[in-house]
Amino acid sequence: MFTDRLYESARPIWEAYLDHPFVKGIGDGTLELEKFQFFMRQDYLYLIDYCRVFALGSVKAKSLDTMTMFSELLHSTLSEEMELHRNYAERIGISREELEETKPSATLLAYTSYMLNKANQGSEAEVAACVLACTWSYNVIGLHLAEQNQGEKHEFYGDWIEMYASDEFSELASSLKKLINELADGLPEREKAHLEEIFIHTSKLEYMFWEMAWKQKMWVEEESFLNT
Ligand SMILES: Cc1ncc(CN)c(N)n1
Repeated sequence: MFTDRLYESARPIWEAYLDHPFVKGIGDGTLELEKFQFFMRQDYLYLIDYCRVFALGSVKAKSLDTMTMFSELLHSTLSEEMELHRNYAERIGISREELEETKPSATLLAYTSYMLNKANQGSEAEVAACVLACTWSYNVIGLHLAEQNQGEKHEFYGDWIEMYASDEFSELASSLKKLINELADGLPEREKAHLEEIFIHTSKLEYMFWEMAWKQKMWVEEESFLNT
């Protein structure tokens, strides 16, 4: 299957997610709240543009089934995944307005601009390739952390793990994988390689997003006028 090829070509990056201190810190509950807060605020902005990419998928869909799938992903991100962020924000004293007013980091802008550019220029297959690493990798991470915790729910980070390990989220990841396998079937090698390149780029950007959150990096690492 095409998704096996994609996984193999991004395997070292995906293995590094599970080893990343930010991901491990969510898993064992040791992650500093300040880092998580930084992450959630950047991630909320990320999800707004991610929803726009799903909307482009619906526009470009060639069948009603594909249109429905993209619109389901859009709806569940807006109403369930972003609700997780709103709930966490409330628990740590950040209002909904403050969440939306977060200033974007360089990594966030690089990631969302890349996805929106590829999705705007490409076909439904390119749109699916843009969002595949995001949905699939969070599901892999969520399931890995849930398995490590063996059903014991951490009082703060437990909701995050539960969301990405849930049956509903696993189904979204599976339906995207199924779609890309169907769309890649019969494509010439040049076009498959292009989808693979998008998958590798977005996989790398996912890793950079964990790094950005761990270092709370806006533009440069040091205190600087660029970070305001
Ligand atoms: C950066 C990022 N990538 C993926 C996801 C999972 N939708 C997310 N919330 N944030």
